[in-house]
Amino acid sequence: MSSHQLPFQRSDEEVQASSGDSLTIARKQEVVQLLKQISDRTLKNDIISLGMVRNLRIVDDYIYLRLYIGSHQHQLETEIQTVLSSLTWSKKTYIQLCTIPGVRTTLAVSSGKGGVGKSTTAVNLAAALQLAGAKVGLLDADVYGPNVPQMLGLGKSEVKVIDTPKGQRFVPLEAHGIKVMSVGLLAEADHPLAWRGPVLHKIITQFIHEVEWGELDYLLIDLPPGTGDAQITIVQESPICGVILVTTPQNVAISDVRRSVYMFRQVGVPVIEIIENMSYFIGNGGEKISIFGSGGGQKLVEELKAPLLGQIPIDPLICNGGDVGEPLMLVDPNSKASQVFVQIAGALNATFSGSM
Ligand SMILES: Nc1ncnc2c1ncn2[C@@H]1O[C@H](COP(=O)(O)OP(=O)(O)OP(=O)(O)O)[C@@H](O)[C@H]1O
Repeated sequence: MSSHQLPFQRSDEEVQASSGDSLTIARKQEVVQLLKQISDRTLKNDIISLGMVRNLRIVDDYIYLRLYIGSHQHQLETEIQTVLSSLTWSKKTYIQLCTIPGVRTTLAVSSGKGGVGKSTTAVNLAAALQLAGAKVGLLDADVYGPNVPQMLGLGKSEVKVIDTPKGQRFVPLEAHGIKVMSVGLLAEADHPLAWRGPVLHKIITQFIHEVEWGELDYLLIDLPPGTGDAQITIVQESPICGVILVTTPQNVAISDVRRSVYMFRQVGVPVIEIIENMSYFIGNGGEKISIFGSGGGQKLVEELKAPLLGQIPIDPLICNGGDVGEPLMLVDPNSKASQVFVQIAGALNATFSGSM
């Protein structure tokens, strides 16, 4: 199966609109134009279109911005300072670096609603990337239903905390060669995670910044379903460079996904691909049977201009693998569903390979 590079580009809507008085707006546009001259070598696009610059503000004669980058992209900070030093009105540029130490590429796996197979996709995609030779971490940030530990056979494991020069850090667990951290590992088994407001925000922020991942090529973040506070906090707090959105073929799923895509665009993070799960069932004669209807994923692609990268069939072994902690990708790498995960991993590697 051939791997193709993902069309990694933010639409105009995704580039944040300007606000403020006319001088500030003009200056902001001037800054944006200069920043557009800076390209990321791997993704072959400018740092504005890639959503790496967020919270750009001009206050008096000072420029403030947040730079969301991978651990291998620190030179971008110097490039920004150099390019903005040509502005005669600017006294100084303050850049807040937003990285996860050791992590090169951070991707979010999201869904418009629950139960569509988001965690299943995150787990199997992590396994496919790992089998392709990447160092992979999986952060289960699904505060409402953290299933990743069970899906990887880590249900009753305890998380260790270590002291580091930068303070205390969680040590990720390891399963099948994948480093794993989950909110579920911090909660009592079978108890609902009823975190709200500031507590939720604090826990999520801790999760993103206080895990000792070591060196990773990819960190996949399994987001909670939907578009609430928790999702927005995670996306805003982390250097997510793209979102993988999981959906199902039913037409009713479309409005949920639409909401998600607009939420990500509002916070300035591109949706790089849509995966349709439970697309069809393979009959005894090898024929494809559409159980939940068809065409939902394709409609979204046309409407939202995001590529549909994979269609994962319904496979009872996926379900079983999730229950016993053995992802299908590892149990039966030749199954049709596993091949789709391999194909998606290939496309991600083709896109981010320069960063590996
Ligand atoms: N392609 C598939 N074939 C068969 N079963 C599947 C498939 N994808 C997911 N499942 C099963 O569907 C159930 C829901 O999947 P999963 O937990 O991954 O969904 P989710 O979107 O992460 O849910 P939530 O985040 O709301 O808890 C699981 O039992 C899983 O094993």
